[in-house]
Amino acid sequence: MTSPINVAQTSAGLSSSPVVEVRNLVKRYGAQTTVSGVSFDIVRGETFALLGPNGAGKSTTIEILEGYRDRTSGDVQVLGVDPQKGDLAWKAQLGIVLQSSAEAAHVTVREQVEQFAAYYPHPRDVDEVIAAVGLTDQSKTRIGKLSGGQRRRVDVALGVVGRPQLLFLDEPTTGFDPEARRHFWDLIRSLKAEGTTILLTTHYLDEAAQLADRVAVIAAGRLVEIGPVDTIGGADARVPVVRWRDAAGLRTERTLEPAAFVRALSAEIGEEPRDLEVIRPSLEDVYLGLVSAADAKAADATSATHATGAAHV
Ligand SMILES: Nc1ncnc2c1ncn2[C@@H]1O[C@H](COP(=O)(O)OP(=O)(O)OP(=O)(O)O)[C@@H](O)[C@H]1O
Repeated sequence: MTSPINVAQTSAGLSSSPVVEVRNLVKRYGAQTTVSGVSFDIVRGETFALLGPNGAGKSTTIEILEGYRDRTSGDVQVLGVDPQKGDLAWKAQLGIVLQSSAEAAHVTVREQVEQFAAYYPHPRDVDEVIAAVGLTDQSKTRIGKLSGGQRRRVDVALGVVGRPQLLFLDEPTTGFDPEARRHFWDLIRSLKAEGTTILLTTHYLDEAAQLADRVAVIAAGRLVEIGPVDTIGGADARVPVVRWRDAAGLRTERTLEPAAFVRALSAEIGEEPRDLEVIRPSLEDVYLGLVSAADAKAADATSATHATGAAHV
């Protein structure tokens, strides 16, 4: 991937008008509740990451917003329209990169992107899009001959070629090599600078930290936490950790004043602490803490239910 899409450099900025409004969203498959009362808004120009373990309900939520799945209950508005009633003009404002896609294997990259561009009223330049996803050298290659990561880049090209107002990216960089992932981030930043609203799911927490303004964590269909990337999880989850080694082995200390702690430690032992590190919890650390707390809560609720059930026997 080489050149991000060339866009006007004036940042559209974030406004408070919601592009996506979700209230008490519920989705059931038979007896299984996959999405359980989820509510959130996404404002214009925002990049919003939906995070959660496998099976948490992220794709189900996104597919409901895209109009691909009907909800069981709750209110959903996407660009002011209920997705269950969205018409073609509404769909033309969305860009969608699904988790799995089925491009035609026998057409070339350029033919496929060109064909998609023709569906939209104001498409981007096809060659510019192909360059932005780093496939210029493969533009005449049949899609069936591309690697998995290259096919994923075609998916991304198809998602952005229609110049969407709202872009859905469901695990967009799965299969990308590290360099391709960084180029993809540049592409997303340029779309964001243009004012595109983006809803992203990813299992790469560094990707969410790099791209998202806000993240929401869902676990077992419930919204566990929502907020700006640098405050999610609360202050307590972000206390720095000082790590060093002494005769007793690896030592750790959580402290809000790591510099003062290290000064005192060095003075006490009379030398530089061995293998010294000051670690600020990453989004991944915070996320893992939130998900394990949610798991523990769910396990408690299950054992309480069983206990109540047992008491009635
Ligand atoms: N059509 C369906 N019929 C029945 N159950 C389904 C259907 N689609 C999804 N599910 C179930 O709903 C749950 C949530 O799935 P979903 O794909 O939304 O999770 P996810 O958070 O996107 O997971 P992943 O990170 O693995 O993509 C899973 O238990 C899944 O098996």
